[in-house]
Amino acid sequence: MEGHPLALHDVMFIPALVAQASDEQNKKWLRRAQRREIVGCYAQTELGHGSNLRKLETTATYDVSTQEFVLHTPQITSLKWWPGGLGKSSNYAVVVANMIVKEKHLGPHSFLVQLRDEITHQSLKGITVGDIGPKLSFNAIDNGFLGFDNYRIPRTNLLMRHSRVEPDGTYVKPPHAKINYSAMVRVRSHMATGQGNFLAQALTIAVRYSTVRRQGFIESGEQEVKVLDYQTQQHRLFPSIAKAYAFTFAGYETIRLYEQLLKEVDTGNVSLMADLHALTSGLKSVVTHQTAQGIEQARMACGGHGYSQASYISEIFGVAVGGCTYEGENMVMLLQLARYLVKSVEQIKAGESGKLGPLVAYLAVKVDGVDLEKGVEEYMKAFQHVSRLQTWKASEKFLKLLKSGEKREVAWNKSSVELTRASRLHTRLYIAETFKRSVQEVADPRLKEVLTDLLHLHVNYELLDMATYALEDGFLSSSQLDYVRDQLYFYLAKIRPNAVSLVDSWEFSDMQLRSVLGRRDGNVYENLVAWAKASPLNKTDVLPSVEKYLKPMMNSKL
Ligand SMILES: CC/C=C\C/C=C\C/C=C\C/C=C\CCCCC(=O)SCCNC(=O)CCNC(=O)[C@H](O)C(C)(C)COP(=O)(O)OP(=O)(O)OC[C@H]1O[C@@H](n2cnc3c(N)ncnc32)[C@H](O)[C@@H]1OP(=O)(O)O
Ligand SMILES: Cc1cc2nc3c(=O)[nH]c(=O)nc-3n(C[C@H](O)[C@H](O)[C@H](O)COP(=O)(O)OP(=O)(O)OC[C@H]3O[C@@H](n4cnc5c(N)ncnc54)[C@H](O)[C@@H]3O)c2cc1C
Repeated sequence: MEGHPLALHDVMFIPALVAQASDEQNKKWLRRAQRREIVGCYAQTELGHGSNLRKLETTATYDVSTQEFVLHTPQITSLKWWPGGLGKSSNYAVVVANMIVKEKHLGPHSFLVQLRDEITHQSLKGITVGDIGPKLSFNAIDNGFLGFDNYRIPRTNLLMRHSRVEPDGTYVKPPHAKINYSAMVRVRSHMATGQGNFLAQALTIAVRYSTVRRQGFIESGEQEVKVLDYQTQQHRLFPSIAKAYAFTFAGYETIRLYEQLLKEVDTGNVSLMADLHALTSGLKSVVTHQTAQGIEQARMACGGHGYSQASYISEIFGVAVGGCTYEGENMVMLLQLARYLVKSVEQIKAGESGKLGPLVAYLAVKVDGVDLEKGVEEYMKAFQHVSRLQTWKASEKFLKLLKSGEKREVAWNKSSVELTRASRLHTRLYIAETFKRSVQEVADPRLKEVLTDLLHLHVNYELLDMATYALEDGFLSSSQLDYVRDQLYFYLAKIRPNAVSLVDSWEFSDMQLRSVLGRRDGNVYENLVAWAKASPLNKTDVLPSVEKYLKPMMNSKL
């Protein structure tokens, strides 16, 4: 859970080679990387810039006389900073640097760079490398810094699957300007399942513990109740169980789309890139944010013991919440999706609705109202309505500011909170749609019934959560919202008997969870005592600090 020094080798270094190195280059490098003869990382972010990639300061200048690139970090803010596995473990890196050929700045490109000697592991001349120090979490990963002092690499170390520099310095452009960002798109495509998994771990702990913990009464005179029987506890946990499933289903779809993209790009078809970039930008932002919220609720649902490291939930939170920042800061990524949504609105306004992709086609179709009692399809229409409403509102605000003479960037900034709201609603619609489709495809009728209950819980919870949007233009009435609330409470109670099975079905072992509270056997109290007794402070009855500090203080006559 705390991460692994080789995580980035598998998650980004190898995928970057697969997606961006030519077949010829990969004959040399990929097999060695897969056999872990070389260990790599993905070095893009710098001390001064992470979000704004166009302003990366590390340069790779082509020297035609030697057919080499010269890598250089001209100032302190140009140092690579943050890459996982860079500090101590990696001897190679995929380095993203601004490429300069014949004095022309050609933007960020990826290079394979050797950092350390393959035998001694010592850093090579011209390279400064080290660890950036302790972090909120993920402390088993050596996130690092890296500087280059006019460090030379062969021309052929530019990853050349999509763009090339010929020996004479002729530049061959890629089929899509952002194709070098594919390693990021890959991780974003995988993040919904990864985050769903973090949320699932925290929920497994909280739900299991909530059936062990007894506190208070629902009806007087009875035995104290399991805290999971309180409606508030169910409301805290069960919608997140639904989300963990929903995120996993959405993630399966984006992983499949990424694989499809890779194949299509190899045949020169880059049409999926913009769609997948927009989709995964929104999805990673919503999923990481809601996962962090869900994990924190799971911790609080365990009361005081949730705050102990014995729960292990704080560690899960620390790791998961990193996802809000890495692979694109969430606001920045929501604004990427917003660009796509605004463009879609502009297309509709220009009478080109027919050209809209399937995920945004709903933006052109107005619905007057819904009959929620008819079922999940009507909820989908309601989600479409609020997303459409907010997308149009935010877009109109931006376009009006533009028309009034504001510069594009200023108009964008002044509309950005509204735009991020639109992106979130659009993404939540996508999550609900994929959840619905995935449940419809389940063959086993008993499994389908339980998942359908979760789906119903999800759509009612979500609609209530975004109710202000739906009430704003009178699309939903307050009596319809009362119906949604009643449905929500109905499904909380219906799910209660299956709650433990739902979390057990994720099949985390005790070793994976590392939680005293979430033990499969439920022996929480004995093990909490054993865990406390094993604390380093309990190794001796009297600590050395007693002689050193406490006694002089207690015996002082002052
Ligand atoms: C497999 C993983 C599994 C699970 C994960 C779960 C567990 C985790 C376990 C271990 C992992 C641990 C740590 C994770 C590692 C984290 C690694 C990193 O963080 S790597 C660094 C990531 N950095 C970023 O994400 C930077 C964010 N910034 C950007 O992406 C860009 O700067 C930008 C904001 C997109 C802007 O780019 P740029 O300035 O170049 O763009 P322009 O403004 O010029 O043009 C915008 C134009 O381009 C389109 N576009 C941008 N990006 C893409 C893309 N990737 N694909 C397609 N199109 C793209 C954009 O839509 C605009 O188009 P337009 O509107 O103009 O048509
Ligand atoms: C755990 C972890 C692992 C990482 N691993 C790697 C790795 O392996 N390789 C690697 O290269 N990098 C890695 N990173 C770096 C990470 O990708 C960046 O930190 C991330 O992309 C955010 O960029 P930033 O730090 O520049 O944030 P900033 O952009 O400085 O963000 C600061 C604030 O400014 C806001 N902001 C910035 N730009 C805009 C804008 N245009 N509009 C509106 N608001 C804006 C943000 O929303 C945020 O609130 C890692 C980071 C972490 C935390």
